[in-house]
Amino acid sequence: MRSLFPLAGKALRPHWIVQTNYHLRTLSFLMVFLSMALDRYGKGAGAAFWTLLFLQFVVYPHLLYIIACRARDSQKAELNNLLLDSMLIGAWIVGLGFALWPSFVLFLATSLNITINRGWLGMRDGSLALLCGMLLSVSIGGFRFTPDTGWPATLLLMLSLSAYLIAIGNASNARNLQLRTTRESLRLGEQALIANNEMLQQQLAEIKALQDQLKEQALHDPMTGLFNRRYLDTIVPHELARCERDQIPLCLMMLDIDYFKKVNDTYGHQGGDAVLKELAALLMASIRSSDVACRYGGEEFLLLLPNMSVANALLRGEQLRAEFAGKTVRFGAANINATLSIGIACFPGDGRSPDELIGCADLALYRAKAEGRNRVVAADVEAAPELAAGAGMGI
Ligand SMILES: Nc1nc2c(ncn2[C@@H]2O[C@H](COP(=O)(O)OP(=O)(O)OP(=O)(O)O)[C@@H](O)[C@H]2O)c(=O)[nH]1
Repeated sequence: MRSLFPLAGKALRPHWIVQTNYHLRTLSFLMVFLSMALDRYGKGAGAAFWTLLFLQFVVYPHLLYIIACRARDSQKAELNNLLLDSMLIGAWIVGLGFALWPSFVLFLATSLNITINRGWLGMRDGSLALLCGMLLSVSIGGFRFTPDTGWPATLLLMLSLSAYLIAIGNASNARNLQLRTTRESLRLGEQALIANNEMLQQQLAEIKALQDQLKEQALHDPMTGLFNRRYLDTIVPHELARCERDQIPLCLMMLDIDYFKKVNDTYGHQGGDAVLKELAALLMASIRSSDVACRYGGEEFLLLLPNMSVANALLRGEQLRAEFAGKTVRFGAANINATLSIGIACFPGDGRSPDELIGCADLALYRAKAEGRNRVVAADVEAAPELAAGAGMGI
């Protein structure tokens, strides 16, 4: 059997209002068609009447559906269709000679539909359109008043109206259910989104913590906890630039444990590690907040001392040397003693670039080793007598 709604849901996907109205309009107009046909059959209605009746109440709903589907904005097109409904119903009310039951049913159905879809303003516009249709019909066909309709047609019209109202109620209910389902799925979607967002925030926090940890690890020596050479390479140029800008000195102190290979050979690598950790702890305890202590290589350490003169650096180096020499590192049952050699180079006297300064500090350290180890040597040889004399500089 062919469907009453041959075009429903085909090809184009119109707004749901178009789809609902297509069903309602097709059904209700068909019922009106049958009622009017029942009423007018055998009463001498001409071919023009039957053609118009068929076009209006059977073909017209499908035409409107096609128009709405093809429109760029199907919802807007359907709302305009409702006005066309009103105008044509106005024309039919006049054309049917104000037949009471058909007029009542047609007027109520179109007014109800336009109010549901467009509210009070729609009702106002619909009434105006209805009036226009009536005037147009009067101007073309003149005015007649034949209010009576036979009881079978009236009964069918009553049934039609009832069916139409029930269909509208059902459509509203379906819409309500759909809205409730949509709202529920939106609520669930929102909850899932919130949960995902919280998870994402947590993951981001974990990633951030891991990044911080990685950054920390990338810049520190894992065994001693001091900064590593990579950090030194980035901080020395900055500190040099700052000291140059502020016109203050900066000293580099390079420290190397004497005969460390022998320590390793005697107490093992772990014994050597214990000595390295002890020296790192000593350096950490002795530096100011502005100083940077770094493990430069295997058993080589470097202190970056901003705003410190050569003389003060020599005094500080001497203190460190003496303190380390007096320390005994306990490793198991063994007591390990070691000494330090220290080389010092200072900005601006010994160099202005990181490479120059590190090179000079290294050279001074080499001299400290060459001169017998367990001593402090400045790259600027003339600074040493100053130290011997105390030079009146506090640390
Ligand atoms: N225990 C330990 N030893 C290390 C580490 N890194 C380097 N070394 C050792 O440090 C020693 C350095 O030896 P050398 O460069 O010959 O110098 P030295 O024996 O200290 O002699 P001088 O520097 O000339 O006084 C080597 O034996 C390395 O294996 C480390 O992390 N732990």
